[in-house]
Amino acid sequence: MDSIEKIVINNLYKIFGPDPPQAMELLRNGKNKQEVYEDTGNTIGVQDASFSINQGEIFVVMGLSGSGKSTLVRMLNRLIEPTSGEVLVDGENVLTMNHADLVNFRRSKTSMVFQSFALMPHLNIIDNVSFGLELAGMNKQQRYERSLAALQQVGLEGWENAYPKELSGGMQQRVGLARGLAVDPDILLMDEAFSALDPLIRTEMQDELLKLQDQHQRTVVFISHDLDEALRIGGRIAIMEGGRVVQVGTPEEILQNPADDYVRAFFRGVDPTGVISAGDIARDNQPTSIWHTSQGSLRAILEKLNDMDREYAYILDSQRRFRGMVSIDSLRTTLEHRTAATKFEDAFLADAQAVLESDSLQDILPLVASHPWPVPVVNEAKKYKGVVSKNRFLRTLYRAENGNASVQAE
Ligand SMILES: Nc1ncnc2c1ncn2[C@@H]1O[C@H](COP(=O)(O)OP(=O)(O)OP(=O)(O)O)[C@@H](O)[C@H]1O
Repeated sequence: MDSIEKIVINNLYKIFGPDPPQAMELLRNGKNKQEVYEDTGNTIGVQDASFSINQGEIFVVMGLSGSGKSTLVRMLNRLIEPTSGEVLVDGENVLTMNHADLVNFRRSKTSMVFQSFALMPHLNIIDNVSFGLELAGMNKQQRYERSLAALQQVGLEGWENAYPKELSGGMQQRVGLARGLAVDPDILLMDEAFSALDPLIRTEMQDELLKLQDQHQRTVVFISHDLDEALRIGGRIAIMEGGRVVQVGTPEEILQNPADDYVRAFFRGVDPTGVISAGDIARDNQPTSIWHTSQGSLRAILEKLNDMDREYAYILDSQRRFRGMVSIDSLRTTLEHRTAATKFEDAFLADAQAVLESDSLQDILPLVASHPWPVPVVNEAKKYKGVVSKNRFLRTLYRAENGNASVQAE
C-alpha cells in the first residue's frame, strides 16, 4: 500500500533571539550556527528541516538535548511560531492559517501529550480528560461519553472520580494519554511522554501505544532521546543534531546506512556482523500461535486466531518441524475458495521463509526487515527453534555494540 503524506515540512526554520531576519541572512551567506550566535546573539533552534510524515505511522524525532526536537514538533501546531518555511497538514499550510483557523486546526486535528502529565490536581480524572473537549464547547454528556471511552482505551475504566494524587505515575500518564485521545485527533504529538516513567511502566505504555495504534492508525509524532524506545515504537525515525535533521529513515535503513558519525554514535557504530546468529536470539515466546498440522481444521485455526487477536500462526508437524505459516487473511481466502481437494498447505503464506539457526544476523536482516511477522528459526532438520522479531533483532544489535550484549539477558 502506498503511504499518504500527512504532514509535509519544507525548509522550516526557527531562530530565537533579537533579530531572526539578520540571522537568516548570515545563514544564507554560509555562516554556521556558532558564528551566527557570536555575531548576532540569535540561537538557531531548527535549521532548514524538510521531510514528511506519513498517515498512520509512529514517527520518532530523536536527538541529544538541545538538538531542536521540541522546537521542531511545536512548530507543527504553531505552539512555536516558525521563522520561515512551510508546514502542510493534509495539504493545508498551517503557517498561513488565521487565528480562528489555527484554533480550529489544533482542536480538531491534533493533541499533545507531555512528559509532565500536566494534570490539574483539583479536577477529578474524568474532568481532566474532558478538559480539552470542554474548551472546544462540547456539552457535558457528550464529553463524558468521549472521555469514558478514552479512559477505557488506556485501561483506566472505573477511575473517573478519583483525583490525580490517588494515581501512580504510570496511571497519571495514562490519564495524560486518554486526554490526548479523547479529542480523537488525527495527529498525536508526544513530547518525551514516557520519559518520566520507570522502565517497566515505560515499556508497558509503549505497548499500550502500539496496541492503540493497531486499532486506530493515528499519525503519531513522538519525541524521544532514547534509542531503545525509538526502535521499539518507531516506524521511522528522524535524527536531529544542532537544529538540523541529519537523517530520516526506518530503523533498518539508519542502522545499515548511517548518514554521519553523529548518527553512527547514536547506534554506537552498530555493524551487523556475523558474530551473533539467528539461533542466539530466537525466542519461542509465541506458543499460542503455533499449531500442529494434526491439531485442527483451517476453520478452527481461523477462529482461534480471531479469539486470541493474533494475525498469524506458525504451523508445525508432530515432530515440531516447521511446515509453514498462515495468516488470518490467507485462511479466509482459502476457506472461501474451498474445494474438496483443499489441502492444508493451500493456506500457507508463500513468502513465509524460515531461517537457519546458524545464519548470521547480517544474513537474516533483509528478511526480518521486510516481513511484518516475526521470522521463524529452524535447525538443519527443520525443527522449529523460535522466532526472531524485528524489535528483538534491533535491540540485540544495539546492546551488542554497547557491550552489555549478553544475549541471554534479554
Ligand atoms: N524560547 C527559547 N529562547 C531561546 N532559545 C531557545 C528557546 N527554546 C529553545 N531554545 C534553544 O533552541 C535549541 C533547541 O532547543 P529544543 O528545546 O528544541 O531542543 P530539544 O532537542 O527538544 O532538547 P531537550 O531534549 O533538552 O528538550 C536549544 O539550543 C535551545 O537552547
